Amino acid sequence: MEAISVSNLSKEYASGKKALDNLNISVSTGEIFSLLGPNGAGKSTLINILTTFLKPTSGQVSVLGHDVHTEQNSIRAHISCVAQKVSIDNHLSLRENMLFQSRLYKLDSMTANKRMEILIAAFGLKEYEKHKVTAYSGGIKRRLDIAMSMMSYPKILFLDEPTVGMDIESRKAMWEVVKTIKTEFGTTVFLTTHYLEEAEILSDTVCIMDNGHELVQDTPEHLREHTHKNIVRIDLDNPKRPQKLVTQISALPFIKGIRQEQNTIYANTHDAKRDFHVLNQFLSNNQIPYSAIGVVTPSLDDIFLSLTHQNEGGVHNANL
Ligand SMILES: Nc1ncnc2c1ncn2[C@@H]1O[C@H](COP(=O)(O)OP(=O)(O)OP(=O)(O)O)[C@@H](O)[C@H]1O
Repeated sequence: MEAISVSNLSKEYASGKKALDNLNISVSTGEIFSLLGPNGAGKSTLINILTTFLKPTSGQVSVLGHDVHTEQNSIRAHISCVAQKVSIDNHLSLRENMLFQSRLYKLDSMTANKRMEILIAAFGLKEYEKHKVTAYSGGIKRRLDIAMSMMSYPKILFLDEPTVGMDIESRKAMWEVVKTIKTEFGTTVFLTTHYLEEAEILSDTVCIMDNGHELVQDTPEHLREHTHKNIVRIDLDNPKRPQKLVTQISALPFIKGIRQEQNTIYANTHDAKRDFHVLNQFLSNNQIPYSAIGVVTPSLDDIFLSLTHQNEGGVHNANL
């Protein structure tokens, strides 16, 4: 069953900016759905429409079977949205924050207390109860914020960049929380992220969008097949001028695109098995020292770059 269905959705702001342009997506009940896209792709606009804060200009949007144009209250009753800015009250304790939230949802005290205990346990928050909320790290504050949003037991939880700015340990802890929301609470999770690794690890479905419309929507596994394993990876031995080398390799006729991460080059070729030998020869002929060369499965980064033509994280001349 579909939790969210979006057909031919467009949104034009009063300024004339078309933030969404004939967008189509489908989110299944109970899945973790990740929305990826460069800045300005239209992700926030889409979330604001799905959570009924913004009206579409045209198109059909249904959330839990309810129309966003006409059944906003029915939708709001069954969704929660966690924004990037945490909404906890530093003057209240962990439990007080959760109970305060339950009052907004008009839960009776028995239900509220029961849910609070379940969520504290499920989200690993027990050990933080004795500390002041002001002393919490950003990661724990965010975990509490999500626990508060879960007090209503929403059918869909929207998470806007849940791990932005976190260190890797906190990010991993958050991934466990998101998985728990799906497995233990059966909640559909719709999240936006800039971390491709996060989308790959967490998602049942990934949607990459740019310029207001979807470029691709599929499972991470299928998305990787999309580029047909035509990536050759070269690990260089401390190159003196990696940029020059990247330019040289890019100029080879069979190279469709190239991406560089520190001492590693990822080259997208027409036929990796054949072109791998030519590249190997090229490196030898030019006496370029390298420690390894091989054909690799493309990562979600490669696919993202290939589709959006973005330059991110030390990536050069991405046109994979
Ligand atoms: N209220 C507004 N009025 C006019 N244009 C807007 C408004 N809000 C967003 N936009 C524009 O619409 C486009 C999509 O913006 P949106 O915030 O939805 O993108 P995004 O994918 O969420 O970007 P980011 O990752 O940077 O948050 C951008 O060009 C943005 O400048």
